[in-house]
Amino acid sequence: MAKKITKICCIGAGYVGGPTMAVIAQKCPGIKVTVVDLNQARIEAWNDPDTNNIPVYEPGLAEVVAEARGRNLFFSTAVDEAIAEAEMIFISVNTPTKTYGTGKGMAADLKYIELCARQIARVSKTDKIIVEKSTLPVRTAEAVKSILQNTGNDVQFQILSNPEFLAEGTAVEDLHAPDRILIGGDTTPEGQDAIQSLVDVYSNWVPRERILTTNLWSSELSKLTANAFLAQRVSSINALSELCEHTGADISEVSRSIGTDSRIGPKFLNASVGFGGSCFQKDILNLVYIARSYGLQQVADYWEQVIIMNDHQKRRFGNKIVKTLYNTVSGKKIAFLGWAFKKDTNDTRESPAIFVADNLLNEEAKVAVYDPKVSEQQILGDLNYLQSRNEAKNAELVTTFDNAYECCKGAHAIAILTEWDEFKTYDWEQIYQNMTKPAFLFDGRNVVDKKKLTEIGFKVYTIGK
Ligand SMILES: NC(=O)c1ccc[n+]([C@@H]2O[C@H](COP(=O)([O-])OP(=O)(O)OC[C@H]3O[C@@H](n4cnc5c(N)ncnc54)[C@H](O)[C@@H]3O)[C@@H](O)[C@H]2O)c1
Ligand SMILES: O=c1ccn([C@@H]2O[C@H](COP(=O)(O)OP(=O)(O)O[C@H]3O[C@H](CO)[C@@H](O)[C@H](O)[C@H]3O)[C@@H](O)[C@H]2O)c(=O)[nH]1
Repeated sequence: MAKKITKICCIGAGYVGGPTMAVIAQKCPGIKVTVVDLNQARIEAWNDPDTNNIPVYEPGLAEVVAEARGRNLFFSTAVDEAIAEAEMIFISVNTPTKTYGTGKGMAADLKYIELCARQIARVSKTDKIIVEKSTLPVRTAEAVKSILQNTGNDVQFQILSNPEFLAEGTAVEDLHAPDRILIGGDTTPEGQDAIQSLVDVYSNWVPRERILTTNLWSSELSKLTANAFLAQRVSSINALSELCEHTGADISEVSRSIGTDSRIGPKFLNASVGFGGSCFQKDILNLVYIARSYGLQQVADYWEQVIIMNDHQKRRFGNKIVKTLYNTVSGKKIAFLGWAFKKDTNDTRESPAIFVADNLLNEEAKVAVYDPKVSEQQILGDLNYLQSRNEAKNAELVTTFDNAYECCKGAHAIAILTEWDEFKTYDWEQIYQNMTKPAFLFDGRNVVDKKKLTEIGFKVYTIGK
């Protein structure tokens, strides 16, 4: 018999744990959902009386949190208590690329997952369903199971894999109406019961035919595969954008032409300065590492090319700026519009803006940044993390603005790094008047009207055109 879930705990109150649990709580008022994290500042921000100050910016999220928080949604640092009382525990901690030891720069670092499993094993006194929400290498559930089943007490654990497919910037929309929910579990009767318990949670708002169930390993691998396919599309279109620039073809026209083939489809064909975000690169590197560890060199090399192409795209955008500005940007103000890795998020992880800025700072440019949702502290932190130069130098060369018009004043060039909608509505005439001439604009996201801006006087470079 599938157990009816009334208490859920989620370990990890980040970009996935926060929004997913907020929506579960919103849609399942009969379930008490407690989201826990070791990071006290983050929990305090989730509990801020003004839901506009919650730590994750996502359209519509503040409203969902306002509806459920304090009713059946709670944020807390009391990890042990929340684990002890829950019937179902989601593990939603970060699984970054390893920065040390074997697999450095490639494999997923599973230390936080293991810590969670050990903590659950230590604290649990009643049977529990453990749900892997984090993105994990295929066969991780085996390790989690091994830790949990060797606890020395007779608590029964079932492990499920339930990867998250939300994209940042549309998280609430994606969670409200997902293309599919994927649940992997053991093929034993107990495993099937656990799957059913989680199906019952999602069935509160997701049509049953959209809930797919598989074995554990298919579910774990499907998450890496989905991201690899999506990133591959971006690298494919970006590869062709460079060919367009040499042949007179226009990448937007090429995208539209191929996207109308129903087998290809129109989505995810926007040429850009490169993909960013915390997932694509990390998950593909992990996939490449797993393939290599099974001796599958051709498989590994195939997928690695997606990353190689992306690095090339980011590098060539920065190089284009330097080359166009008469081969030197030393001492020149370059205004960055956008720092987040995509619009409608305050997340900057692996944002192409960081790498383009780093490239230009190596050339001694003065980088001015405006992003509607990213703070100065975050921008400098992202650059300092690269350790390309000392922190004082970054602080000297980088200035941030809370107004795009001020940011662009006196600049030799503007670089658009994020496709924020507001950039389309600017008074470009006014911006042009206040820039150093010739005024260059490098559109890394195909957001501005090239023809109109060229008429104003800008020298415009757009990717793939
Ligand atoms: N960001 C996305 O859009 C997205 C989408 C789908 C899947 N994922 C996957 O979900 C997972 C989480 O990603 P994220 O972006 O939410 O990460 P995140 O860094 O925003 O959040 C993770 C949180 O876990 C906390 N944490 C780590 N170890 C802990 C422990 N032992 N106990 C309590 N808290 C702990 C951290 O303090 C942090 O707040 C990753 O595996 C990621 O690949 C992310
Ligand atoms: O046509 C496109 C589409 C996307 N991008 C870029 O690709 C990156 C990733 O975008 P997106 O996939 O929309 O955002 P993420 O939040 O990274 O979401 C991806 O990664 C998540 C974490 O695993 C998954 O859950 C999602 O399904 C998957 O889309 C961003 O820099 C985008 O600007 C392009 O350059 N061109």
